[in-house]
Amino acid sequence: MSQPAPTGLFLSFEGIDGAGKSSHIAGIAERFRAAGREVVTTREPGGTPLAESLRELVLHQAMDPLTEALLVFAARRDHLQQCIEPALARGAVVLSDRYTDATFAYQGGGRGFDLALLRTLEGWVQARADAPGRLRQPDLTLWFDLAPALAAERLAGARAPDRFEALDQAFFTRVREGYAARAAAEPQRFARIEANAPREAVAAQIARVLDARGL
Ligand SMILES: Nc1ncnc2c1ncn2[C@@H]1O[C@H](COP(=O)(O)OP(=O)(O)O)[C@@H](O)[C@H]1O
Ligand SMILES: Cc1cn([C@H]2C[C@H](O)[C@@H](COP(=O)(O)OP(=O)(O)O)O2)c(=O)[nH]c1=O
Repeated sequence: MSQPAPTGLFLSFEGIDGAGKSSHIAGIAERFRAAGREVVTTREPGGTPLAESLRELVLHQAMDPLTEALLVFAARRDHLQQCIEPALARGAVVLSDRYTDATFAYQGGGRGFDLALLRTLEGWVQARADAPGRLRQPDLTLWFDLAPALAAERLAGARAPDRFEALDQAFFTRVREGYAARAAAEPQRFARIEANAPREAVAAQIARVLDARGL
């Protein structure tokens, strides 16, 4: 008898720059490893050699909004094909520091780029070979929500700003609204994490979300 296909799990981590998401990914990876799961931690833009090269361009080169949108989706396509889909097919847990919601929040909300065009690109790039008509979306998205002024305070002096981190609070207010719109459209996929809390309190919220979903 053939074995049933293993069930992978895809989690994404989202929020404005400085919200604190990267600080928690290692701990979540440890939780799944302790439960005996293979864990793949990755990020967007990036996660493969090609996508990491595109990341360098997107974060550091001036370009027009359509070029920016095409490059983040090109990086995502390679990331899906080379990394995410094979990992899920093996039954691994994939933890991705950002995914498509970031495009809708940053390029859509922040830059004001046409959402219909982003949805078209999402449909092309994330079409699933194993499930015709369906898109590859995370099983769960942890949205670290923090007021832009607080995120800016956290980032001040923490690291050299890239093209996005150098933008003003009005930009991040629009990015935050972009995330809020995605969360409202898919409430079952999103879990909002109140990121204006000490690290341990944020970790406890994440643990409650994962416990509640049996993860
Ligand atoms: N709960 C928290 N309270 C205060 N500072 C935090 C908290 N979580 C993270 N930080 C700090 O804020 C900055 C941004 O955190 P990071 O995890 O890199 O955010 P992101 O990945 O969302 O951009 C870092 O300097 C980090 O040490
Ligand atoms: C995935 C993605 C990221 N971004 C932006 C958001 C971030 O400012 C930046 C990189 O994200 P991130 O990895 O969070 O940066 P850092 O390593 O500095 O914490 O790219 C987009 O604009 N669109 C996208 O589709």
